[in-house]
Amino acid sequence: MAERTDELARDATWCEEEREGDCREIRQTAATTAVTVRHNFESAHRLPQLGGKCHNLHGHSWWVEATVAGEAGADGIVVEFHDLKSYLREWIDENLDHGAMLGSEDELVPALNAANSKVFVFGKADPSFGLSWPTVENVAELLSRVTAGYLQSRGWPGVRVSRVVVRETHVNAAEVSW
Ligand SMILES: Nc1nc2c(c(=O)[nH]1)N=C([C@H](O)[C@H](O)COP(=O)(O)OP(=O)(O)OP(=O)(O)O)CN2
Repeated sequence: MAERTDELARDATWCEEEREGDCREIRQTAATTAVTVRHNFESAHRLPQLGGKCHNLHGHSWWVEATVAGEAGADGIVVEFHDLKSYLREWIDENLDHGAMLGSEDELVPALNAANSKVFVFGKADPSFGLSWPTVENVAELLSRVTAGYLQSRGWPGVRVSRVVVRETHVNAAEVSW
């Protein structure tokens, strides 16, 4: 990625020094295109560290918007929509949908596990390592890591996660962006 940024910076400098006509082609090859997919899932969470009503186990209809950016290839695409969506949907449906998201220190974790009820525990292991509680911010960070893992596994050259937005209600959202 660092190499690519350097390349763009070199192109920009070159552009400033050359005639307008020569620059047009360079600008086109340096263009970045962003591609966005959406998915939703139903999940409970609770944030006992915040106190108040967030202490209660409660559910939301979550919406995720994942944006990846890069240069479109010779086939005219940055990443294939269906491929990206299938990967994200499968991961979300398997790990989060119709389950509960809890922090690793949450005393409800053993109880839900004992009841064989689906629970995704934040903060213990990849891809949520270091994200202690299932806040909207941390769900957005988690899903950006999942999206980054997808790009890595597919080996799309020069494509990166540029933005992930997660909404837990119509009025509450968090965004991570680069
Ligand atoms: N920065 C964050 N603040 C809060 C989060 C969070 O994830 N990040 N989460 C909560 C609670 O979990 C709760 O679900 C939302 O709280 P709140 O907006 O206060 O509750 P309502 O959805 O009922 O909001 P109204 O607009 O008043 O209906 C709290 N804070």
